[in-house]
Amino acid sequence: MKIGIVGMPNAGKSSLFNALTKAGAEAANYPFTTIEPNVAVVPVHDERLDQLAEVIGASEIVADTIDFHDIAGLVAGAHKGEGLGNQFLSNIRETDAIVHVVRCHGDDNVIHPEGRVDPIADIETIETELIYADLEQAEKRLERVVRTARGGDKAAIAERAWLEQLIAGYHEGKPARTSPMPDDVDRGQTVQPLTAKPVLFVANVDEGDSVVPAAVAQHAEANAAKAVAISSRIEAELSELDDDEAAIMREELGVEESGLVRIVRGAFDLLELNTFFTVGSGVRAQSWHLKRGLTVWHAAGEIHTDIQQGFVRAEVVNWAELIDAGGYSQARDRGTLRIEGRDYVMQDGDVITVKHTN
Ligand SMILES: Nc1ncnc2c1ncn2[C@@H]1O[C@H](COP(=O)(O)OP(=O)(O)OP(=O)(O)O)[C@@H](O)[C@H]1O
Ligand SMILES: [Mg+2]
Repeated sequence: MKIGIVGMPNAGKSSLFNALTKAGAEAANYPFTTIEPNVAVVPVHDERLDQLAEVIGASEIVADTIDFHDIAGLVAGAHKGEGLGNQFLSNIRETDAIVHVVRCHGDDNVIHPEGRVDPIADIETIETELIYADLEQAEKRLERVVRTARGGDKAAIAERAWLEQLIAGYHEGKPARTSPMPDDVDRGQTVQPLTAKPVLFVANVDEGDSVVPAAVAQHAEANAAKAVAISSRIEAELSELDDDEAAIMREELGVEESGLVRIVRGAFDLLELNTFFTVGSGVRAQSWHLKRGLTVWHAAGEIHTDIQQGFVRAEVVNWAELIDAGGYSQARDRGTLRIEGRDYVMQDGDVITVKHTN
């Protein structure tokens, strides 16, 4: 899963990225510090996995990961190739979701590219660039689809209606997220708007704050997005400390939970993902993610395509029930471990063992 961190120059993207990774990407008080997109692979910490590993006696723990991409600051005119425009847009295109960092802090030492702090204006600058890029694409696609639709092709007629709706929305500043693609449109053929990607706004607030400014929260709500508040700089500083020191400093600052935990959780929500586990005695305990509503057959495919191709059946047990029983055979005796076929819809926290022929 890939998440792109976007925002205005100097908004606090690299600081957040550093906090996420301690990767040490350069965070400096100077616009356009980030030229190449940096990628960080961030493990998703999950208590449940640790407990499962211990009870079952796994040899090691392999946590699910999210790839965060630190994308350089987007400026007005990016869609026309201004700043590092086109490069930004193509970097964003490759991601599954967007974390949009918005400067909300009032530290005068940090230069703002427009010389003022206005979170909504900044959000709109970024969104306008993405919408322009989407508009251009949608108009081009519409020209072609209009011709196919004239021939009476059903998918083309549905696509034409959707594209017209998108274009009308773009003119009003509405992201594609607010007009989801109808089922009868051929997903593989049509446009993939940047503004259809799920967005998590990160309000980069002053040290000690933990509330999303009302205007940002309202904007998120009105645009089918979510929002969390963190201080990028504090999170970056905390990530340099060891866990005990960080906990003490958090307490002093009154920031209870790691902002990063909130971001990772926000990302799971955003992408509508469930977690599932595989664990065995003397082998790895591993956590995985899967889109909500998908089946154990899809889950098998996440583990390995060979396992999916040779799928016979799966043993499924809820993580807490497995721990409560104390092991697989006890869970089987209790009847909490079930045999399921390929159409079983995965639930968050399922532990699976796939029986396969390969
Ligand atoms: N919440 C905050 N309060 C005060 N200063 C902050 C906060 N967050 C970040 N900063 C400071 O703002 C400056 C810019 O941060 P950063 O380099 O992370 O921005 P960026 O969005 O990556 O910029 P660029 O677009 O140039 O890559 C840094 O000096 C950083 O320490
Ligand atoms: Mg940067």
